[in-house]
Amino acid sequence: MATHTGGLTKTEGHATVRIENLVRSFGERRVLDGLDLSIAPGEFVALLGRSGSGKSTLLRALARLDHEVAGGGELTAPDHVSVVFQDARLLPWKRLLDNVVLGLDGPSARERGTAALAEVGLAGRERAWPVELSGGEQQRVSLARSLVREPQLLLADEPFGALDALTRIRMHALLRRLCERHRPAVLLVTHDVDEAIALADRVVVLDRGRIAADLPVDLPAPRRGGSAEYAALRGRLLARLGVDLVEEDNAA
Ligand SMILES: Nc1ncnc2c1ncn2[C@@H]1O[C@H](COP(=O)(O)OP(=O)(O)OP(=O)(O)O)[C@@H](O)[C@H]1O
Repeated sequence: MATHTGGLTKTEGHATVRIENLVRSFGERRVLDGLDLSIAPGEFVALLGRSGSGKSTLLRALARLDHEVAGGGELTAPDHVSVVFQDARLLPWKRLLDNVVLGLDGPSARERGTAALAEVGLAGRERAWPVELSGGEQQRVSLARSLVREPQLLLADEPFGALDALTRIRMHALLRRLCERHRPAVLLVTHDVDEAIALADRVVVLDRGRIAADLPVDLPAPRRGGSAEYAALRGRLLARLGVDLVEEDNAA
């Protein structure tokens, strides 16, 4: 496990992610301003925040994709990190299995890739081309490509944001199943409060560069919108995001 301290690296850690006093700035603007966050092994955390609040900036810091960004603080993240983006980012000139195992070594790589494609519901499609797939299927391949690497940390930046509502519900169920089986720690960036509640063990809200709310999701599965507890949690999260449900109802 690598710890980055103001650009230095040292080894240590119990939590999968430990962030202390993280600062990231673009010019004069401090997007992350002394942010603290820990994620335990196997824990699923959803990250909400208004547009421009710095969610992707935090994710990029965790993925070590922000070397050119000014900042400081302590950030501990595991060596094995996978990232899933809103677009699947498959290589169009490679077949599905080749996309999944890209960069993997070892004699069992293709076998594991084939098993990963089966896990996401694409058994038998190893030789298909990305262009032959729907958007939802492409995201399934992207999940297979991430999980075949058995990451300790899965970072997901609005992975279902471009999908239709029905496909998104199926992808939620798939992601939950995959996470129960592989048990990575997860940080899921989303704009969707219901998606956060449906999937996460904990929901955190980013505001003015820091974690402004950190709420456990103690609701039984399947988490449906009907219960009073669900509505209360949803209301608290929306309030943290600056949406007052009573005011919105009165305005309608
Ligand atoms: N490379 C960059 N150069 C300059 N400013 C940047 C850069 N990347 C991000 N920013 C700024 O930092 C702020 C946070 O951006 P970020 O993408 O992290 O927000 P976000 O919460 O993920 O937003 P959204 O929900 O709209 O995707 C924004 O004001 C953005 O314009």
